[in-house]
Amino acid sequence: MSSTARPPVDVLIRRLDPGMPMPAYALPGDAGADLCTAVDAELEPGERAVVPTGISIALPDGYAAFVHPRSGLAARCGVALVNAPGTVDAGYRGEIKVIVVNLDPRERVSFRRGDRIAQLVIQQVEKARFHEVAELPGSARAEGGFGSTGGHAAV
Ligand SMILES: O=c1ccn([C@H]2C[C@H](O)[C@@H](COP(=O)(O)OP(=O)(O)OP(=O)(O)O)O2)c(=O)[nH]1
Ligand SMILES: [Mg+2]
Repeated sequence: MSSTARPPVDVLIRRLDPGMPMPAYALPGDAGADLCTAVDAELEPGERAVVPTGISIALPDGYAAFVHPRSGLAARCGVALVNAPGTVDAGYRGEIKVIVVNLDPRERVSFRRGDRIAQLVIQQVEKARFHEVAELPGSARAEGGFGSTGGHAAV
């Protein structure tokens, strides 16, 4: 059977901290490449932190990278990303950082340098041209939002 998969896009990685691993896909079909923390970190319940990964990247034009949470950390420890998904612009050359929060009401969470803390999803993104108009074209949904199709109270 021939593969319909597109060839992978080339992303340049600079290791600001040579001891840190490259971002890596854990399994061949994975969408997210794991990012590791470059520092030990401890979060009390409700505490958040900006965690360095020790890497910076250069994406081709027309791409962005999105910093997504890891589901295992969320399910086991209540670790979320405050800004999920974080957006890494194609032009950003600074260190990728992960804004983690411990949502567990009771347990402290500890990370050791090198632990996988988030995952990076690389995607093509559209660039829009914005056109101001007096009226927008009609649609079935019109201005209905926030539960307007039923199931819970409309706002
Ligand atoms: O989880 C994230 C999100 C963003 N960034 C970096 C890459 C991104 O290109 C830059 C700016 O992010 P964003 O545009 O989301 O933040 P902002 O508050 O709008 O800052 P700016 O005014 O610099 O655009 O910060 C990260 O390292 N991790
Ligand atoms: Mg911005």
